[in-house]
Amino acid sequence: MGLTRRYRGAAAVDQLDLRLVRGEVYGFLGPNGAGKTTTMRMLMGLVRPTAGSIRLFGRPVGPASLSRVSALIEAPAFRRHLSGRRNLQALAHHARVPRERVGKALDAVRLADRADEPVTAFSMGMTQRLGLAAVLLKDPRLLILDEPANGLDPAGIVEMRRLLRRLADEGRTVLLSSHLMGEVEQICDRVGIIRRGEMVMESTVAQLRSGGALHVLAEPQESARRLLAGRVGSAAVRQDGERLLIATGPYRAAELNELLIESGHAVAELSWCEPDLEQMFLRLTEDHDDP
Ligand SMILES: Nc1ncnc2c1ncn2[C@@H]1O[C@H](COP(=O)(O)OP(=O)(O)OP(=O)(O)O)[C@@H](O)[C@H]1O
Repeated sequence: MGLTRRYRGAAAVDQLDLRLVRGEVYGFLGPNGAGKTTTMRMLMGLVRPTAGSIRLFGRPVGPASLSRVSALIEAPAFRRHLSGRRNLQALAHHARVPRERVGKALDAVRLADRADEPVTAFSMGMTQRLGLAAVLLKDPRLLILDEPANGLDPAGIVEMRRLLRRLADEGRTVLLSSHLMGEVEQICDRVGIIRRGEMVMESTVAQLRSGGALHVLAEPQESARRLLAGRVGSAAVRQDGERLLIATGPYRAAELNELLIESGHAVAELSWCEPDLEQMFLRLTEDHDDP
């Protein structure tokens, strides 16, 4: 709560409030330099907040609460001449985790069949998956992943999405950062958008998606506007140039079309438009101060 971190007087993270719900995948979204990594490092106790407080599972950040948290914040440093499996075994030994977890973690990221090759032979995506396997060794309740989709090809991204969903369905909580709305929208239950260290919007993905509209081009325009406002409520009707944007679900298209035609209007267009979440993200994170 009120989490703040300053570097030489400038706030990298500014009065941030972030609450995670058990079993959710939360997307922490922001452009480069917005403060995502700094926030994650504070959650892991790697960076000390300048102000504000953090509680993990109801406790302050410390060895007890952190024992249930696993993070992938920077590119994982593996010993590249050793195999993927040997690397994980070394990490498991270091973290005092039973050795059997190595096989389970490799299975979870579908790397078991290549795990005995040296990491030098791994593609970037495989190394990323090995990083995720390392995160799973501890059997964490909270996973903190900084840009986990970086370097993955489209198939790898789909696979990671499934894996994260499965982990959340098992009751684990996942906090992941990204600078791509498209990615977050597909993986996450909730999204928080951060700009210059401040949270500018937080919402469920379902709510964001419901922000689409029916686009109507009908003549005569003013009469069509009044008629539609009478049916769906004037707050749901907005003029956008020649078009009317009706904030309602696509399922009402047929009903509104019939209403317009039966009352003698000419309908040139009536179509459902999904909300442009990428545009919304860009608008929210635009740097107004830049020339
Ligand atoms: N150790 C540090 N010393 C000084 N400034 C820092 C330090 N770490 C981060 N910053 C500054 O804090 C701000 C936020 O950086 P941060 O890495 O948290 O952003 P980010 O959202 O993770 O960005 P990216 O998507 O590029 O990783 C940036 O302006 C950065 O220059």
